[in-house]
Amino acid sequence: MNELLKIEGLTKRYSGNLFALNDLHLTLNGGEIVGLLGPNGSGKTTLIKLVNDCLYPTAGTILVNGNPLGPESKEDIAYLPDCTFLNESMRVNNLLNYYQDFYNNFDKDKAWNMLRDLGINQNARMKTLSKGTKEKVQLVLTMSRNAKLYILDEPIGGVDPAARDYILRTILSNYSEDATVLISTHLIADIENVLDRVLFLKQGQLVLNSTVDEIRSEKGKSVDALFREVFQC
Ligand SMILES: Nc1ncnc2c1ncn2[C@@H]1O[C@H](COP(=O)(O)OP(=O)(O)OP(=O)(O)O)[C@@H](O)[C@H]1O
Repeated sequence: MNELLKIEGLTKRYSGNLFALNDLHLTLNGGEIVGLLGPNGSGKTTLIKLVNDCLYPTAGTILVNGNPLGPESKEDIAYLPDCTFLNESMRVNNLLNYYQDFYNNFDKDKAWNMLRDLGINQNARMKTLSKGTKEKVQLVLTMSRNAKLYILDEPIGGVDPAARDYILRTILSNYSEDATVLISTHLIADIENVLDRVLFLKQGQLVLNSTVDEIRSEKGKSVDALFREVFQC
């Protein structure tokens, strides 16, 4: 098994004494869809930003496909942040060209087909699209890269339930077998059928790293039910 992501002793302390992540160890191999789950403030986005080199860790190491963070890891990771990051005045088709110029592994035909299936007008400017449609465009751009590790921070939060199903199918059918998809979401019931593995984060620490099959067979519960039990307020 190839170690796509290897994290050791990862710690992030923001200003003050708050540890958003505390001595986190995690190894992810290729070929899995992994749910990164945890209550508000548990450290999911902090972890994702650290792996994407958007934050500097207080301590610890991160290797992506054997390499420290840098140009190779940026090529290997396709990252969908939890906020709008595209230039609002650009048209969708300009964004496709922009991605093609920027990323060697961007597949423009794949993006075009997904946009067509979702009924998104390629000539539209981003600022004229609804919030959910903007999210779909961002997800299409991200999933159209032939990356090794896809990291999606809340990819379906603003998307209507019918489109969620298409998007989940899109995620499933658009990653190669040896790639891994790490998805952070609160919509566990919507997503758990596509997950192979789940990670539970609690106050910056990994409290569960288990396959969905293990959870169902050993605990006799859905991931959603287990989450509600573990994180009951
Ligand atoms: N820039 C920052 N400065 C100081 N503290 C921060 C900053 N960003 C996040 N935090 C704190 O770090 C902790 C983890 O936050 P993070 O955003 O990683 O959680 P999360 O699991 O993604 O939450 P949510 O599900 O609400 O998006 C929280 O206590 C948060 O208040």
